[in-house]
Parts: sequence; C-alpha cells; structure tokens
Amino acid sequence: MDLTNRMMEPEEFARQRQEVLNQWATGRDVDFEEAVAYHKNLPRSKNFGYKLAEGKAGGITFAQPRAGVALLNEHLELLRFLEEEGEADFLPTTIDSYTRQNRYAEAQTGIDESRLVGRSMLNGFPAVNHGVSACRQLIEHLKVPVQVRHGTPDARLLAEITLAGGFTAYEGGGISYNIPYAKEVSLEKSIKYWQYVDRLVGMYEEKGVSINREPFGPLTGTLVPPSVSHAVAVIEGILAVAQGVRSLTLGYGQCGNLLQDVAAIRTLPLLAAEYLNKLGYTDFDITTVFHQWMGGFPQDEAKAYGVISWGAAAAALGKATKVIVKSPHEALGIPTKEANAAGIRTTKQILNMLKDQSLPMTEELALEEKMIGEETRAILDRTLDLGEGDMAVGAVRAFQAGVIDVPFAPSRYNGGRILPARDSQGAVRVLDFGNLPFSEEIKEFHRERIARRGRDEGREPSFQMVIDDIYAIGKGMLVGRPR
Ligand SMILES: CCC[C@H]1O[C@@H](n2cnc3c(N)ncnc32)[C@H](O)[C@@H]1O
Repeated sequence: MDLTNRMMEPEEFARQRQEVLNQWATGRDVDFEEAVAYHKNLPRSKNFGYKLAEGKAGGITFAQPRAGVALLNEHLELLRFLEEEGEADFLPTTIDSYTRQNRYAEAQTGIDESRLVGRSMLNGFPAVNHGVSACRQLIEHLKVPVQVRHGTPDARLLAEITLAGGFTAYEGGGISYNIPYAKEVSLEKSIKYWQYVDRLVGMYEEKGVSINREPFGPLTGTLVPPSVSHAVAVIEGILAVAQGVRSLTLGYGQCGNLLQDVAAIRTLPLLAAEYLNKLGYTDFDITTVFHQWMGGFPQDEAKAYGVISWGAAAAALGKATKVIVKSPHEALGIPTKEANAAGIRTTKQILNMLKDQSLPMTEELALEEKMIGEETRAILDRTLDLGEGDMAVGAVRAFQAGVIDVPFAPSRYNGGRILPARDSQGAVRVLDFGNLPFSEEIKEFHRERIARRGRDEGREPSFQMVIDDIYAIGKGMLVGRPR
C-alpha cells in the first residue's frame, strides 16, 4: 500500500491535476491563480470559515439547510428563497447523484430533460456540467456563504470547479463519502482522492484563501455509536490538516438522547485537537456541526416538526457551531422550497430561545462524556498502532480489522459486524461489538444498559430491538418498544 499521510508532493498533485481537469469539458475553465484572485475579491461576509469562526467566538449556533436542483436559475431562486424566507445563516448546494458518481454525461441528460419538462429531473445541482462561471453567478447573487454538499468518493473535479467558482466550503472525506455511499470503492483509493481535494484546499490556504472543510459526520445516520462517528471525524480531520487544511468543521449526527448528544458534540472538538496536537499539527481552527436526525422521519408534518425541534434543541444545548436542518417533507423526499424554509425557521426559533441557556454538568452528562472519550481514544490509538503512526494507513487497516466498523454501511470495505441498540433512555449503545477494541469495562457499560432495557420490556436483548429502534422515530417514538 503506497498510501501515506504525508503532504502530497507538488509533482504528484500536478500529474493528477492534468488527468482530473480533462475528465469533463468544463475542467478547462479552471485557472488556479485566476481563481485565487477571484476569491480575494469576494467580500469577507461571503467566506464560510470566517463566519463560522465569528459564530464560535460568539457562542452562536447557525442554521444551514440542504438544497439543490438541476438548473442554474431555479437553483439560485431556491437558495435566495431559503436565504430570505428561510433566514438561513449558511446555504448549501447539494450535488446530484450522477455527479457524485462522476457520471457527467447522465447529469447532462438530466439538465436537458429538466429544461424540456420545466422541473428538476435531478436530485441536486450538477455543478461540474454547469461549470465555473455558473457557480460564480450563484455566489455573486447570494448574501451568505455557500457550501458544496454531496457524497462523492472521487470528488476531485467537483472540488476544482466549485472552489474556482467561489464556493468557500466543501463537505466530505475519503472515509465518510465512501463507506456510507459506495459499495465497491476501495478505501485506499477514496482516501487518496480526498488527499488531492485537501491538498487543493491547502494550496488555496497557502495563497491566503480560506476554504472550510467538513467531513461528513453522520455516516449511515442509523444508530451510529458516537465513538465510531467521532473516530472517523477525527481521522478525516487529521488527513485534511496533513494536506494543509486549516478551517475544519467536525460533525455528528443526532442520536436522540439529549445527554448523549450534548456529550458527543462537546467531546468531538476536544478529541480532535488532542490527536492533531499529538501528531504535531497546530495550525487549524475547529468548529462543530450537529445534524438533525438522519434516520427515518414521521410522515405527519406536525410530528416531523417535533423531530426537527428536538434536533435544534440538542444542537443549541450542545453549543454546536452549526446545525444541519431537516424539513417536514423528510419522509416524502426532496422538500419544496416552502417546506425547506419552514424547517429552518422552526430551527431558528428554538436556537434563539435556547441561546442563553445551557445544560448543567451532571454526573450522567459527565459519564457520557467519559465513555465517549474512552471509546474514541481506544479506536484511534489502535488505528494509529495498525498504521505504525500513519493515520491514513491506519484507517485502511482499521476497517480491514473491524477496529472501525460503521453499522448498516453498504461498502464491502466495512466489516458490518457491530450492532447498535438503544437503552431505555434512548441512548445508542452497542449490542454486538464485532472487533471494536473496547475494554471489558466499556463493554459491560453497554451490556448492562441494554440488559436493563430488556428487563423493562420483558424481552431478551436481540436484533429485534435494533429493528424496532430503526423504525421508532418514524412511528412517533424514540425507543423501539415492543408493541
Ligand atoms: C446525507 C443527506 C441526506 C439528507 O439530504 C437531503 N437532501 C438530499 N438531496 C436534497 C436536495 N436536493 N434538496 C434538499 N434536501 C436534500 C435528504 O432529504 C436527507 O435529509
């Protein structure tokens, strides 16, 4: 494996760049020096990382939706609506599924069909096909900073075009946009693709242009134990900083138990800084993002607003820098702009009402923080051992060994041997540990809480609990109690 966490050599970057910019015609419009100059002319108010840093300093939790449609004018209209009617603090551009698979010819067909039928025939904005100048039209007609959100294992061309196009934030990573999103893409390959992306961001940074990077925290978004998603987030943060990324937003997907979620969002930046410093990195600024519930939603819109509000409350009480907002159409599909805007306004009402409140440190909250810390360190330390000190090599070997294992992930590079289940208070615990490198004491902590739930429900802990938990929120509950 010739993978390394060392910064990519300029010659290697240049070699790949030739190939990347020729993957689609619009790659020809990318001129790095010109793009740097373009960014330097953008107002500071449009820079994602700067606004995040201000929010972190002010103890503010910002709200950001997801949104993307096929055609440029309609996408701009959508984003302006979310900025104006939705009061969004940050905007997205969610990229369509064809582009995420580098299938630009089919994305083009989607654009042509959308023009023909007068509505979006893609589930996102095909930024590669639209190209640099189209991206710049978006940035120039919007007030707040805009981020590229997608799910792309090979995101090199998409990064070149959107960053040259004035976007100042880019979501994803070589693990978090592979394991939950692909089946056959090797982890070694996707990590290398994303080292290119992070090196490109590092080159912008070296020219004085801040580009924010946000690994995708929730992963499969289905009962992922906090320590598993934290380990991936910290590793992707390390891989990014190693390539020169400085503005880092680490994420976590809401699980639903308030104390566990607050403990998770509070420990994440501390664990990241601990391991970045341990590996000798000091030049970075970490903020956090909390994703409102990523699993199945209730169809009933009033209940959906309840789930959205609960996610907003956990984000505010955890003092996350940013919360990613869901809409009341979540159970149905791509939301209308009105529903999307309503989800943001609901979220902001809660954020505003809770911004002057915080959770007191209790024994329970301290215990949740302690357990997440111990578990995450156990995974990260074993990963570093497997990589003989190299976190990139360690990550590949940790997945091979099941040291990192993401529940319900489609990738064949993921072991899929662990099983999560909620305890009686709805906190996500581990029912089957697979090869997670946890001590007997940690395992007993999980077993005891799941056993207690079994006694409460009069049933043995089993896979049925996991299934019940997966459907519970969609059915209006948190814990999947037996009927
Ligand atoms: C990992 C992201 C899943 C979430 O991402 C939302 N999502 C996906 N594509 C779009 C889009 N084009 N517009 C608005 N939301 C979108 C889904 O609803 C889901 O919540």
